[in-house]
Amino acid sequence: MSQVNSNSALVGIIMGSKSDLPVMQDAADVLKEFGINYEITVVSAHRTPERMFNYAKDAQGRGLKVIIAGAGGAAHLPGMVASITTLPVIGVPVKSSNSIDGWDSILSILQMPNGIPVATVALNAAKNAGLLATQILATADDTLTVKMQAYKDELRRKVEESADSL
Ligand SMILES: Nc1c(C(=O)O)ncn1[C@@H]1O[C@H](COP(=O)(O)O)[C@@H](O)[C@H]1O
Repeated sequence: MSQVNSNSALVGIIMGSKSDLPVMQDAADVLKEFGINYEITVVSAHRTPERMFNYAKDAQGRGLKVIIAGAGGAAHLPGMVASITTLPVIGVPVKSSNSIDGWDSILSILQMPNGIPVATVALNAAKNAGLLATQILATADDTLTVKMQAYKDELRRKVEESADSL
Protein backbone atom coordinates (compact mmCIF):
# COMPACT_ATOMS: atom_id res chain seq x y z
CA MET A 1 0.00 0.00 0.00
CA SER A 2 1.87 3.12 1.24
CA GLN A 3 0.50 4.88 -1.75
CA VAL A 4 0.56 8.62 -1.99
CA ASN A 5 -1.76 10.39 -4.37
CA SER A 6 0.69 13.23 -4.70
CA ASN A 7 3.74 14.62 -2.93
CA SER A 8 1.65 17.01 -0.86
CA ALA A 9 -0.93 14.85 0.87
CA LEU A 10 -3.43 16.76 3.04
CA VAL A 11 -5.13 13.69 4.49
CA GLY A 12 -3.42 10.63 5.89
CA ILE A 13 -5.46 7.43 5.83
CA ILE A 14 -4.05 4.76 8.12
CA MET A 15 -5.34 1.37 9.18
CA GLY A 16 -4.30 -1.28 11.66
CA SER A 17 -3.99 -4.02 9.07
CA LYS A 18 -4.14 -4.50 5.32
CA SER A 19 -7.25 -6.57 6.03
CA ASP A 20 -9.02 -3.24 6.76
CA LEU A 21 -8.41 -1.96 3.23
CA PRO A 22 -11.75 -3.06 1.70
CA VAL A 23 -13.45 -0.77 4.25
CA MET A 24 -10.92 2.06 4.29
CA GLN A 25 -10.77 2.31 0.50
CA ASP A 26 -14.12 4.17 0.66
CA ALA A 27 -12.39 7.10 2.37
CA ALA A 28 -9.76 7.22 -0.34
CA ASP A 29 -12.44 7.11 -3.05
CA VAL A 30 -14.24 10.13 -1.58
CA LEU A 31 -11.03 12.14 -1.33
CA LYS A 32 -10.21 11.25 -4.93
CA GLU A 33 -13.70 12.37 -5.98
CA PHE A 34 -13.13 15.76 -4.34
CA GLY A 35 -9.63 16.09 -5.78
CA ILE A 36 -7.91 16.00 -2.38
CA ASN A 37 -4.37 14.68 -2.13
CA TYR A 38 -4.06 11.83 0.34
CA GLU A 39 -1.75 9.06 1.41
CA ILE A 40 -2.76 5.62 2.59
CA THR A 41 -0.80 3.06 4.56
CA VAL A 42 -0.83 0.48 7.37
CA VAL A 43 0.15 1.62 10.85
CA SER A 44 -0.59 -0.39 13.99
CA ALA A 45 -0.34 0.82 17.56
CA HIS A 46 -0.15 -2.78 18.71
CA ARG A 47 2.09 -4.36 16.10
CA THR A 48 4.22 -1.41 14.97
CA PRO A 49 4.27 1.00 17.92
CA GLU A 50 7.35 2.93 16.78
CA ARG A 51 5.97 3.33 13.26
CA MET A 52 2.72 4.58 14.80
CA PHE A 53 4.56 7.06 17.03
CA ASN A 54 6.72 8.38 14.20
CA TYR A 55 3.75 8.67 11.83
CA ALA A 56 1.73 10.69 14.33
CA LYS A 57 4.71 12.80 15.41
CA ASP A 58 5.70 13.76 11.85
CA ALA A 59 2.22 14.11 10.34
CA GLN A 60 1.73 17.84 10.83
CA GLY A 61 5.27 18.70 9.75
CA ARG A 62 4.75 16.73 6.54
CA GLY A 63 1.74 18.91 5.71
CA LEU A 64 -1.13 16.64 6.69
CA LYS A 65 -4.24 18.47 7.97
CA VAL A 66 -6.42 15.52 8.97
CA ILE A 67 -5.79 11.88 9.81
CA ILE A 68 -8.35 9.15 9.18
CA ALA A 69 -7.53 6.06 11.25
CA GLY A 70 -9.42 2.79 10.92
CA ALA A 71 -9.00 -0.31 13.02
CA GLY A 72 -10.94 -3.34 14.22
CA GLY A 73 -11.13 -5.29 17.47
CA ALA A 74 -9.30 -3.61 20.35
CA ALA A 75 -8.90 -0.54 18.17
CA HIS A 76 -6.33 1.60 19.94
CA LEU A 77 -4.81 3.11 16.79
CA PRO A 78 -7.03 6.22 16.38
CA GLY A 79 -6.84 7.17 20.06
CA MET A 80 -3.10 6.63 20.31
CA VAL A 81 -2.48 8.71 17.19
CA ALA A 82 -4.76 11.43 18.58
CA SER A 83 -2.76 11.42 21.80
CA ILE A 84 0.43 12.28 19.91
CA THR A 85 -0.68 14.80 17.26
CA THR A 86 -2.72 18.01 17.44
CA LEU A 87 -4.27 17.25 14.04
CA PRO A 88 -7.93 16.22 14.04
CA VAL A 89 -8.24 12.43 13.97
CA ILE A 90 -11.30 10.75 12.49
CA GLY A 91 -11.75 7.19 13.73
CA VAL A 92 -13.36 4.45 11.67
CA PRO A 93 -14.44 1.39 13.66
CA VAL A 94 -13.86 -1.59 11.38
CA LYS A 95 -15.78 -4.82 11.81
CA SER A 96 -12.91 -7.29 11.68
CA SER A 97 -13.38 -11.02 11.15
CA ASN A 98 -13.34 -12.14 14.79
CA SER A 99 -15.04 -9.06 16.20
CA ILE A 100 -17.93 -8.96 18.67
CA ASP A 101 -20.29 -7.68 15.98
CA GLY A 102 -18.09 -4.57 15.66
CA TRP A 103 -18.93 -3.33 19.15
CA ASP A 104 -15.35 -3.91 20.29
CA SER A 105 -13.94 -1.43 17.77
CA ILE A 106 -16.87 1.01 18.11
CA LEU A 107 -16.40 1.32 21.85
CA SER A 108 -12.59 1.35 21.68
CA ILE A 109 -12.66 4.33 19.32
CA LEU A 110 -15.73 6.15 20.64
CA GLN A 111 -15.11 6.07 24.37
CA MET A 112 -12.04 8.30 24.52
CA PRO A 113 -11.18 10.01 27.81
CA ASN A 114 -11.67 13.77 28.13
CA GLY A 115 -8.89 15.72 26.47
CA ILE A 116 -8.14 13.40 23.56
CA PRO A 117 -11.06 13.46 21.14
CA VAL A 118 -11.46 11.15 18.17
CA ALA A 119 -14.26 12.04 15.75
CA THR A 120 -15.82 8.60 15.47
CA VAL A 121 -17.97 7.65 12.50
CA ALA A 122 -20.30 4.66 12.24
CA LEU A 123 -19.16 1.06 11.85
CA ASN A 124 -17.28 0.63 8.56
CA ALA A 125 -18.30 4.18 7.59
CA ALA A 126 -15.04 5.16 5.93
CA LYS A 127 -17.03 7.06 3.32
CA ASN A 128 -18.33 9.42 5.99
CA ALA A 129 -14.79 9.77 7.34
CA GLY A 130 -13.69 10.92 3.89
CA LEU A 131 -16.58 13.38 3.72
CA LEU A 132 -15.85 14.73 7.21
CA ALA A 133 -12.18 15.21 6.32
CA THR A 134 -13.32 17.06 3.20
CA GLN A 135 -15.58 19.31 5.27
CA ILE A 136 -12.74 20.08 7.69
CA LEU A 137 -10.49 21.07 4.78
CA ALA A 138 -13.35 23.06 3.21
CA THR A 139 -13.40 25.45 6.17
CA ALA A 140 -10.25 26.97 4.68
CA ASP A 141 -10.93 26.29 0.99
CA ASP A 142 -13.79 27.99 -0.86
CA THR A 143 -13.50 25.72 -3.89
CA LEU A 144 -13.98 22.66 -1.70
CA THR A 145 -16.95 24.33 0.00
CA VAL A 146 -18.62 24.82 -3.38
CA LYS A 147 -17.96 21.16 -4.28
CA MET A 148 -19.35 19.98 -0.94
CA GLN A 149 -22.49 22.07 -1.42
CA ALA A 150 -22.93 20.56 -4.89
CA TYR A 151 -22.51 17.06 -3.38
CA LYS A 152 -25.24 17.77 -0.82
CA ASP A 153 -27.51 19.33 -3.45
CA GLU A 154 -27.16 16.17 -5.52
CA LEU A 155 -28.01 13.97 -2.51
CA ARG A 156 -31.13 16.05 -1.86
CA ARG A 157 -32.11 15.97 -5.53
CA LYS A 158 -31.86 12.15 -5.63
CA VAL A 159 -34.02 11.75 -2.51
CA GLU A 160 -36.63 14.18 -3.83
CA GLU A 161 -36.63 12.38 -7.17
CA SER A 162 -37.17 9.02 -5.44
CA ALA A 163 -39.94 10.50 -3.31
CA ASP A 164 -41.66 11.93 -6.39
CA SER A 165 -41.57 8.53 -8.12
CA LEU A 166 -43.50 6.72 -5.37
N1 LIG B 1 -6.92 -2.59 16.17
C1 LIG B 1 -5.79 -2.91 15.56
C2 LIG B 1 -4.54 -2.32 15.75
C3 LIG B 1 -4.28 -1.17 16.66
O1 LIG B 1 -5.25 -0.59 17.21
O2 LIG B 1 -3.11 -0.80 16.80
N2 LIG B 1 -3.65 -2.94 14.98
C4 LIG B 1 -4.31 -3.87 14.29
N3 LIG B 1 -5.60 -3.87 14.64
C5 LIG B 1 -6.71 -4.61 14.06
O3 LIG B 1 -6.65 -5.98 14.11
C6 LIG B 1 -7.62 -6.45 13.18
C7 LIG B 1 -7.20 -7.82 12.66
O4 LIG B 1 -6.00 -7.69 11.94
P1 LIG B 1 -5.46 -8.90 11.02
O5 LIG B 1 -6.52 -9.11 9.94
O6 LIG B 1 -4.16 -8.41 10.44
O7 LIG B 1 -5.28 -10.08 11.93
C8 LIG B 1 -7.71 -5.40 12.07
O8 LIG B 1 -9.06 -4.97 11.96
C9 LIG B 1 -6.79 -4.33 12.58
O9 LIG B 1 -7.27 -3.01 12.36
